[in-house]
Amino acid sequence: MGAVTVTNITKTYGDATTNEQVIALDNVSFSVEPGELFGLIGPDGAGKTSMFRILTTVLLADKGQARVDGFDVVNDFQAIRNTVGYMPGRFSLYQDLTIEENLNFFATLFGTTMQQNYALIKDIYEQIEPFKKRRAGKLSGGMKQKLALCCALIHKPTVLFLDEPTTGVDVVSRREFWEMLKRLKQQGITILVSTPYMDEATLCERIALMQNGKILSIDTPDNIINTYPGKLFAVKADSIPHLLSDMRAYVPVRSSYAFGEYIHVTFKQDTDTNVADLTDYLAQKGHGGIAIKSITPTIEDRFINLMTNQAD
Ligand SMILES: Nc1ncnc2c1ncn2[C@@H]1O[C@H](COP(=O)(O)OP(=O)(O)OP(=O)(O)O)[C@@H](O)[C@H]1O
Repeated sequence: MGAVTVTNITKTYGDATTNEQVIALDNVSFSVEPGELFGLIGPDGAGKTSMFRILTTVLLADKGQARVDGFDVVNDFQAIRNTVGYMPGRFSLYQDLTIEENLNFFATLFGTTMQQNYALIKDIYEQIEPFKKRRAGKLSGGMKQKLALCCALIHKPTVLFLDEPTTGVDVVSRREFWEMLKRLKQQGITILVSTPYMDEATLCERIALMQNGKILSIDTPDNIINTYPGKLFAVKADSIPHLLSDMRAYVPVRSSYAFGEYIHVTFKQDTDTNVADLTDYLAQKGHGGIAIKSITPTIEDRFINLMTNQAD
């Protein structure tokens, strides 16, 4: 049995002023194995928060079933609330309480004490302990994140839901955070984490790429990259803005998008003459400093490819 099983979950929100329905989750199914580090990856509005809120029993789905740790999210909501840890996207901390007070508060809520489960939070708590008398509202983003994680862990959850835990956090804290997750995983906790950052996708064991309430692909990061169809090229020239508009006007090109200092390009058909033909075309358009190379796709390239397929 999976630690989390989601079967045909649909969630819509109604907009009272326009009477329009927003489909936040569209018939979504997936499962997460016990002890897995699983990522929901997608841009703002993909449906990640709605999914986490349903799984942590704070939101009801319109249709479908979901189970967490064997418990049904509707019928057994109390059992789920007792056993899961949830770190919502916006920090759930009490800003006027100190680090220590926040932790004691969350421990009391779950009928436990900080001492009882100290081993689980020790590594993380030690990093913020010197500031334990400081109010949460006065902490840096990285420190708030560590405190929020400690609060979510204080009752020793079997499944941990982390909704965009690294959004708005500096690069060093982000890296430290993922190290902490790896250590938690070693303790057997199932971890579901959502992130809009594609580089973090590769740190998960399996990921679901989400867009507009749908899962576009679900697999290990390596398998998702390896199923990239066709060839991908990185193109550079002296004027990137002009390059982008000229690439979009070039009929053999299927997709082209800015990617760091390059433009990533795929062709409608992979032929031996694509690179030479494109070089000629760009030279005719007056571009200098043209460089075209074949590259290995990243998760982000695969995501863009899947989104393009969906749009087609
Ligand atoms: N309470 C609500 N009322 C109306 N629409 C909502 C509500 N909550 C979410 N939505 C809409 O549902 C869709 C999915 O939102 P959701 O928050 O689940 O996505 P997300 O991937 O977590 O993105 P974000 O990072 O922006 O929260 C979006 O189009 C969003 O605008």
